[in-house]
Amino acid sequence: MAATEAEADIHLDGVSKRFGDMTAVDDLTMSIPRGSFYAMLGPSGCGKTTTLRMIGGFEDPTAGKVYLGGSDVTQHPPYRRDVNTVFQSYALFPHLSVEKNVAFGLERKKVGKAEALKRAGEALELVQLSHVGKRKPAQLSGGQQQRVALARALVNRPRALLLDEPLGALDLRLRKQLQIELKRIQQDVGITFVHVTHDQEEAMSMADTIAVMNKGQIEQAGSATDLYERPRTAFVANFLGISNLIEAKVTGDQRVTTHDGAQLHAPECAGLTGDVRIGVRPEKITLLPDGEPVPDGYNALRGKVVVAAFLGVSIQYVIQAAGGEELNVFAQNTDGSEPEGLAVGREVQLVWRPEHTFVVERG
Ligand SMILES: Nc1ncnc2c1ncn2[C@@H]1O[C@H](COP(=O)(O)OP(=O)(O)OP(=O)(O)O)[C@@H](O)[C@H]1O
Repeated sequence: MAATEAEADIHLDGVSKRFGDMTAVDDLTMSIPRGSFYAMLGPSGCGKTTTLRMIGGFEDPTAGKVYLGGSDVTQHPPYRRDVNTVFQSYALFPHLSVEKNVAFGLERKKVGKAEALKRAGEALELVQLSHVGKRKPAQLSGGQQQRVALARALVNRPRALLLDEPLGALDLRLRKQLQIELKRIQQDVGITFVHVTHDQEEAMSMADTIAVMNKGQIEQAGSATDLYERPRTAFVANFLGISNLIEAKVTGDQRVTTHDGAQLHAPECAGLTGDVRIGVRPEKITLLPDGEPVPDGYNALRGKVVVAAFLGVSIQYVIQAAGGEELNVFAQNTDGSEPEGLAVGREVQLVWRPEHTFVVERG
């Protein structure tokens, strides 16, 4: 293994999982650094849970190897892997008190009763639930129950915590609250968290690294900013927010020409030739009424306003570009009235800085 792989807390090497004819995970190689908050993000059925289950030992890979802390654990059952999993359903014991639920795993591992309760108390403190240790799970809210499940998973101080949509059963408000909470806990305990979710906002708000999965493979992994500002595939661009994709041809160094003949500066196209698809995020575009001068050095496309939707602080425009694509633009609603030159039906110019142009397909 390369040095970075040896340092990785969790490393998958060419891992595949097939169920009959169905390939759920397809030759996946990934390294998760120690102490990081790593989110696996993707649509339903892309293989996130199966990947997590193979890290936890609940599923055997059809091919490939799983390493924890540099050791090959591919053949190890779950209980011999130094990781714990938190599931969407909390699975707490209803007849045991909260602190006994948390201490349960330790007592089974032959940690003395007093020591187990002390450690359970510390784990409950970490999730800010010290005051409910004597209650039964049914006397807690859903969010509190999930925090107890978290305390239970942290109590034996695993190398890593695997979280499978742990907030999926909670309502939106609680989910937002617990996202911040989870991030804080991860920073406090400093262990690796691997978090499976299909919610891009959830992944972006918590993770140091996000791996976007599609059809059993990782399409792209990086920080939230990386993925948002420089998505490398149309799938990633569309999965993380709204993107505008435009067909173009490379016609010079860092220069592309769109179908309607507009010449754009695209620094990311350096060294590329042929057909490409470039993109720009809606909030990076400014709309100018037809005929207004384009600032020096900006890219510009022509289009016509199809929809102008007032959303309070912002206005969302849909523009039919001269090249045929429908493009979204988010503009600040500064004076509270519809700018006359940008009304529905008007010819407009879409302008943006060249460095906000990304490329999703290379010719
Ligand atoms: N035990 C199994 N037997 C057969 N097929 C399975 C099994 N487990 C998963 N699959 C299939 O493998 C694919 C990947 O499933 P997986 O649960 O890993 O996806 P996911 O990205 O976690 O989706 P979700 O967000 O819906 O849980 C799916 O098509 C699923 O139907």
